[in-house]
Amino acid sequence: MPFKPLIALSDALEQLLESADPCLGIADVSLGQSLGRVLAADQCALIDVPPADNSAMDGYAVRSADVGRSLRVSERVAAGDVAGCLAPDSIARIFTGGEIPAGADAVVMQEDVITHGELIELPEQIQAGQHIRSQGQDCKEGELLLSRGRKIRPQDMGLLASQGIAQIPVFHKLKVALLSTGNELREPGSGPLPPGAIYNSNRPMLLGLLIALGCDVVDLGIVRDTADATFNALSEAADSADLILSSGGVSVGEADHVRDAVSALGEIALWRIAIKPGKPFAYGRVRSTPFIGVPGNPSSAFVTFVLLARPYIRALQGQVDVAGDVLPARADFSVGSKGSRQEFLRVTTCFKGGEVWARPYANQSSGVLSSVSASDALAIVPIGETIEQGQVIQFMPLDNLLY
Ligand SMILES: Nc1nc2c(c(=O)[nH]1)N[C@H]1C(S)=C(S)[C@@H](COP(=O)(O)OP(=O)(O)OC[C@H]3O[C@@H](n4cnc5c(N)ncnc54)[C@H](O)[C@@H]3O)O[C@H]1N2
Ligand code: MOO
Repeated sequence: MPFKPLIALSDALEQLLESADPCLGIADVSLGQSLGRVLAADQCALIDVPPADNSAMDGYAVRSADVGRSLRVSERVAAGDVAGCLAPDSIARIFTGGEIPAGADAVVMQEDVITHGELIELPEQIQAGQHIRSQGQDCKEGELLLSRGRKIRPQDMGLLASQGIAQIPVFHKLKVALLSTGNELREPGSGPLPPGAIYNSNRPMLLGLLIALGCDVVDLGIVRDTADATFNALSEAADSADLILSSGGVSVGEADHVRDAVSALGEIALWRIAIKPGKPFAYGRVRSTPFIGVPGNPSSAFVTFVLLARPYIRALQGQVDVAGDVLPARADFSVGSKGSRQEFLRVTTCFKGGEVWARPYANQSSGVLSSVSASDALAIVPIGETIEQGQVIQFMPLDNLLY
């Protein structure tokens, strides 16, 4: 029986994201444990930062009207001191971070004064407000700092700490059950390969991709290519995780049992996407647990993970911004029009003559994992398009697709 037409990547992505139900629980974590977690509630500023006007320089806090005068130092304010009131006809010695004494309206850098014993001669030009960091210039009490759905980065941890916030509400980690299907697979470390076998490279690669996305992984190991083993493994996976991710067994061969087992236990909602590599990508559910099946070919597994599984996982995690960046580059290659699938070439990018250029790895076979390891981006070849050397194309940097 002929298959239905291949599904466009954009349609598949839309369907995936529409069906992503972010149903994770919420827990408070300490700021120190919050890296990579997804914020479950908006965070607003509790206080002004800085809490008072302070000096941006080591020097003197002055009245700007006192330009050119020679004045005595009446006070010394370092960071952490409580500033008083600037006495008339005087200046205050001040250090970076020190609070501006009441009455002073500018700071003069120590390099810009002339010292005559106890008297300090001020320069002829002083701007009111110069070198003063005003109260609330960083954050104003009440303003929105970080929105719900934001993945916490180190700089966000610093920002929240600047507010005195020690605990934040985050979504629980997404628990993903990981399966590798294939009789031929052996684990690295299990000894030399017997005839017909290969090492399981998808398992650590997918494990790494999941960990980088902040998931907890339930690693269910290798599943043999039988209908029973596949059925039982998927059934166990559905009970132990929020999402099932399997590799291999989604194509049309007699040893490809995954789709049948998923259909028997639930449904296949998406299968066969118009992309190269990665056509046999499958999505559905096993009972009520969502299921993603990436193809066994290692490059196909990687590419479908970053293009389809990653945005879906980010949506399940409660993230708002799920898409990867698409940027322009010039093609350091030419390819002819090749049929019915959007291609994702594994490329290396470099900066030449003020522009980014993308050059493909020589062997783009979906079984060649070196093509992914050696590359730093995916260059997009639209369906049916011919690309000429030097033409502007679109590419997706891999670094942005790994977290
Ligand atoms: N008659 C057809 N055959 C194939 C089609 C098709 O449309 N018609 N599609 C091809 C495409 S495209 C792909 S991609 C593959 C995907 O097949 P499966 O997802 O069923 O994957 P397997 O058959 O299990 O394995 C494919 C290939 O990858 C190797 N593999 C599998 N798992 C791992 C692993 N964990 N680590 C390393 N390598 C792995 C496996 O040994 C096979 O060589 O189907 C095409 N066939
Ligand atoms: O889609 Mo397959 O990944 O072309 O080899």
